[in-house]
Amino acid sequence: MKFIDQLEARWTGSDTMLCVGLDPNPARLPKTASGAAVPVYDFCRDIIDATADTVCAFKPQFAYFAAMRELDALERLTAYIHERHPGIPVILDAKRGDIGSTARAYAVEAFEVYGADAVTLSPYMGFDTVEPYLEYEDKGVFLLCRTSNPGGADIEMLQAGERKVFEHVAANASERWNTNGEMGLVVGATFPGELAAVRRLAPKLPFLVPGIGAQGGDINAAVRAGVTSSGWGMVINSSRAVIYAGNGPDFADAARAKAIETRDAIRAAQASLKA
Ligand SMILES: O=C(O)c1cc(=O)[nH]c(=O)n1[C@@H]1O[C@H](COP(=O)(O)O)[C@@H](O)[C@H]1O
Repeated sequence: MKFIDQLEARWTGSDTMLCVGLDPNPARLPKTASGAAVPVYDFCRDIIDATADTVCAFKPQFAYFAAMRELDALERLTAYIHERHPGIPVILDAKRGDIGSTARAYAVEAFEVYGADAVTLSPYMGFDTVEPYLEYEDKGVFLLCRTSNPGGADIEMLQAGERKVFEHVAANASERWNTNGEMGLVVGATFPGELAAVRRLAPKLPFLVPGIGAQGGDINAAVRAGVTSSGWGMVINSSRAVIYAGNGPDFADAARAKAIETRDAIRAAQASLKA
């Protein structure tokens, strides 16, 4: 099944635009009753099981697993999601970007080794660095467009001809670069004005929207700025606020409660637009 079809089925079928980000950090892993840190695989698996019915996607962040030498856990977790929670797409947040021949190896890594359904990419080396991923017809790519971090403005907001850099990325992704119909954009919830500008340039593309929760982005403003005319179109990510909602043996219950609260806040924002 195509990535975009999976996403749409989750949006409308499960009534959720929440994405839970899996960013396991050794300093923040919860403790078991005996005081030992919960192993990374078990931690993520329990978060996945506790939140699966609340999400439209999971987004593991590659660097956290790599930094802990836990790439085997990443591979097993992606397989686990597909097996136990079929229909929930996995977006591998790897932010790759390299010349075509190397990009081809990164695409194999993301889609064949880790079994991801979509991957985040940097577009700044140009279309030939994105093309190898598009050869995978059923897989999605999210290009960094207007990122959630303060320094995102350093390059993305520069004027380049009649448009800013991030607007060029949005227009290209919406038009000539979207050759397999599976392209999306990363647009932070922290800049709702630019989120709205990107939506005008890319009316139909799915947006991966990080920046709510720990980064303080406003859910109502983001939903208002980012939904498509059909009222969906967003994969709104929260990582730390959900996965570290608790730090004891009940961490999965705490994560579930936070995920439900966040999903419901997103639903309420969508409903207020229809009212
Ligand atoms: O591509 C991303 O996922 C991403 C893009 C961006 O502009 N900002 C951003 O925070 N992210 C990622 O989204 C997650 C945000 O985590 P929290 O701030 O804990 O919700 C992290 O995994 C970031 O690497």
